[in-house]
Amino acid sequence: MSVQSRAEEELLEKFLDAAARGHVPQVSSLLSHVPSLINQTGSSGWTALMLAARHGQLPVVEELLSRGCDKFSVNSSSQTAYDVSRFWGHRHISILLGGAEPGSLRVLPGSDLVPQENYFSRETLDRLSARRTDTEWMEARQRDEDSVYLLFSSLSPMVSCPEDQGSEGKMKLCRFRYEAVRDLLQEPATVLVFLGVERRKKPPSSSQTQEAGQEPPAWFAVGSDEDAAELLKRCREKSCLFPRSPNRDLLQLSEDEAGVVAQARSVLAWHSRYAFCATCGSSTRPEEAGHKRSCLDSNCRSRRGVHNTCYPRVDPVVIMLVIHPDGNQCLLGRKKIFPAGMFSCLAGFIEPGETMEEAVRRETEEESGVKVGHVQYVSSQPWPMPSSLMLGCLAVATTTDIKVDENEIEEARWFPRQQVIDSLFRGEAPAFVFPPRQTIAHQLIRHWVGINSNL
Ligand SMILES: NC(=O)c1ccc[n+]([C@@H]2O[C@H](COP(=O)([O-])OP(=O)(O)OC[C@H]3O[C@@H](n4cnc5c(N)ncnc54)[C@H](O)[C@@H]3O)[C@@H](O)[C@H]2O)c1
Ligand SMILES: [Mg+2]
Ligand SMILES: [Mg+2]
Ligand SMILES: [Mg+2]
Ligand SMILES: [Zn+2]
Repeated sequence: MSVQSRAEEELLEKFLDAAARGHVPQVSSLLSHVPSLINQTGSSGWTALMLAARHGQLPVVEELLSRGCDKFSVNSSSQTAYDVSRFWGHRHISILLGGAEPGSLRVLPGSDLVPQENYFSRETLDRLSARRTDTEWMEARQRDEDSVYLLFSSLSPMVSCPEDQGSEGKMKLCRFRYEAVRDLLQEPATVLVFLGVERRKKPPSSSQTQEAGQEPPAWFAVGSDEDAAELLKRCREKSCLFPRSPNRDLLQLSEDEAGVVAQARSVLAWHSRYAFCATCGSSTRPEEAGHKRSCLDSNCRSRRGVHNTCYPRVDPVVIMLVIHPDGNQCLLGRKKIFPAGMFSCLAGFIEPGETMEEAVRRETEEESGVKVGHVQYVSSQPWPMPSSLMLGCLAVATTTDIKVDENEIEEARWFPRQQVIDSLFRGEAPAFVFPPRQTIAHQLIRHWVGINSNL
């Protein structure tokens, strides 16, 4: 070994040691002299970020991130620094690296994992379901000048989309005041849905001059059958539009607005499909601030007792990442309609009288021929296309031969863990394309990659 490379190696080990010990001044000074140290791995195959994450050195992690280190590089066991911090229980670091919010308590076994928040899941409004039958309160909220109205045409919300569109979160919901939609609310075909009131960031303190009983702004969704071009005239901004392809376009909203749209779109879709009573075929009309439809025939059976035909429907769907019995491969499939190269988790509607676990086993076997044993629930996602609830699971295969159901799936394959990691984090000529990060399929795959068996 040359004198120079030995000196370089010693410098690297000194740097990694400083990161592991939490010595921020030494880490910064070495990086100022030799910036290339930042992503280098030492004899253990670990970077400074991984070592800092292993030993809970939060200030070093912050310093490395501020200098732009690569948080996605993996060690020889395919773990990122995030995985390492999670495994060793350094929650502040895993929150920083994983971008999730703090707050989960160690109440249930296994609840030390950072809870997954999926797109379309964020609840920014308090639904106040008990208020839906309080017509006086509801009418006052409708006329309140602070109330927010969202306009929908053919189940698409009106959004503004500035010139530099394309980047996520740039698409914004157009918000209207009562005066701007007042005439529309008189139209017989208009459907109004109360979505909830804004959640207060913190409870008003007694010292605040908050008027007693003052309510936070209420939000409503308005479904209109007026011509879309006419509706757009209500907006002063030129860049407003109704997205044509909800499956793709609604993924451009911020997390906050996506959560509101998930509720609004599913309820409006239900109204548009249940104009007639499922029991007797008579017309129905909206009630309870848009959360119920009642049959207009007073003799109808649906008017006696409680019937689920009168309430918005939700369709449960299982979505599963099936793991090979060797623990190091996962099963992904592609439908013909997917973009080129994209593979995703298998999924399917739960059938009546079926458990979530059985639906995972049945759909996996139907679609791929693979048999599944153990099933573990991970997280869920409302999917307003129009009203699915995705129940995300990991499942362990007991057989490995693949025989696809060609009606539904074009191809299914076992993908090695390393190939998944490379496609997810490296991005250059990936073996396959992931579904977008807003899908629970994407999040399930990430979740599996982050599980450690061999740290
Ligand atoms: N967010 C995500 O990551 C993600 C990923 C995959 C699928 N999905 C959603 O999950 C849904 C179900 O997945 P799938 O299509 O593979 O299901 P699937 O495998 O059960 O096959 C769909 C077929 O099931 C039948 N079906 C049974 N119940 C149905 C119901 N309530 N509504 C409509 N069709 C019903 C229809 O014949 C339909 O063609 C899809 O519609 C899709 O929107 C979401
Ligand atoms: Mg399916
Ligand atoms: Mg099915
Ligand atoms: Mg199926
Ligand atoms: Zn009826």
